[in-house]
Amino acid sequence: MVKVTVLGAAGGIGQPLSLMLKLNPYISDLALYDVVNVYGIGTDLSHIDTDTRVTYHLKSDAGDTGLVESLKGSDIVVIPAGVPRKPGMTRDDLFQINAGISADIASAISDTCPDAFVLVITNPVNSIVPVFAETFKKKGTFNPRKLFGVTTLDSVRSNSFIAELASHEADQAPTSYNIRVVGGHAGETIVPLYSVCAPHVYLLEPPEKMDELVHKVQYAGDLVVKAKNGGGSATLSMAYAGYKFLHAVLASSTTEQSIIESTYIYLDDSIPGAKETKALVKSISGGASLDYFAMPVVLSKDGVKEIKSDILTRINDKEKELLRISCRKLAGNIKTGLNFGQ
Ligand SMILES: NC(=O)C1=CN([C@@H]2O[C@H](COP(=O)(O)OP(=O)(O)OC[C@H]3O[C@@H](n4cnc5c(N)ncnc54)[C@H](O)[C@@H]3O)[C@@H](O)[C@H]2O)C=CC1
Ligand SMILES: O=C([O-])CC(=O)C(=O)O
Repeated sequence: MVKVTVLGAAGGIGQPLSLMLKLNPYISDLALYDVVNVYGIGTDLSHIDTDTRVTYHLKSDAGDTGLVESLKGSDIVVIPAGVPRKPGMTRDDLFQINAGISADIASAISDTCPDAFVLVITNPVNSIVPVFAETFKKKGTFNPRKLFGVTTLDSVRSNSFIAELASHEADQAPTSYNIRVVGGHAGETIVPLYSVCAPHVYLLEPPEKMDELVHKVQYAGDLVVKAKNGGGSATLSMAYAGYKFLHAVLASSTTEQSIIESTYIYLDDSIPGAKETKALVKSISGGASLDYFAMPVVLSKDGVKEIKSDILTRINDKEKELLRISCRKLAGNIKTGLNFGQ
């Protein structure tokens, strides 16, 4: 029996994500919440003849019983609630409005299902995850092992884009790649680690081709925003990525499997690999002290079991340079979230 709650379920990401969750036989209850249109989406989904029970909840009164009902007994809460970008905007431009929404949501989660896994999709992820953490800390419910910024789309894109460029047929399947991405989820904070992947990736020659590939991964969100021309940002690929990450959390929490996924987390000293990660980030970046960072982590039923810090000992000089740039930007993004949260 697993209950999943989607907050922002009527949106561009929320709808296809909810559809995929309705098809998952391991999810017994799916609760949909939004401030608009959720009755229609919920009614529609509830007609699908899979066993997952669907409930839907609209923002209600001042105490928002709709939100509370959607969260009651939830094991996993996934959050694509908030506003997306339009052309000409950065993710940071979304901060003020999305931080307010996120703080309210975090507070309701603390009060209603404090032990749930919390998967944050809302942008800017680099700053919004600290807003969640600070709200949980104030309420005394912060569990750093169970709060995740969803950065899976960066890995998904890294896999797709390298496959498109492969010259040998055998290397042209995106599913044959598993590229780890570290840092954050915005422009230069996104650092795909092509040099240390298993299975091994043959780096493109000349090196400028590799630079172009990395740039495409870092700015892939902008490509979608531009192509949608005012119609929002990535929704379908994000719904897929959100589902992929949620599935990993679900599988690792309901079985003994240890699954590794990259995700943006608080580097709490109690988590094996956190101190090592902070020390490596500090030495590579030339002194940055970052408490939040996207890293490959081992997932378990209790959340993050270990951070795979060793990956940072194997990266090449180019990736070290990318990491230095990432850390400078990330420090500011984290501060923005902390200032709001505190
Ligand atoms: N982490 C990532 O890799 C990605 C993150 N995103 C972010 O995901 C967020 C959602 O994007 P879309 O689904 O395209 O936007 P959307 O506007 O289509 O949907 C957002 C939904 O959130 C709802 N909402 C607004 N305030 C709410 C509240 N207080 N409580 C519950 N629901 C609320 C809206 O009514 C709407 O249905 C954006 O911030 C976007 O930037 C988008 C793509 C990738
Ligand atoms: O670019 C955006 O605003 C949405 C997003 O995070 C992405 O597509 O990576």
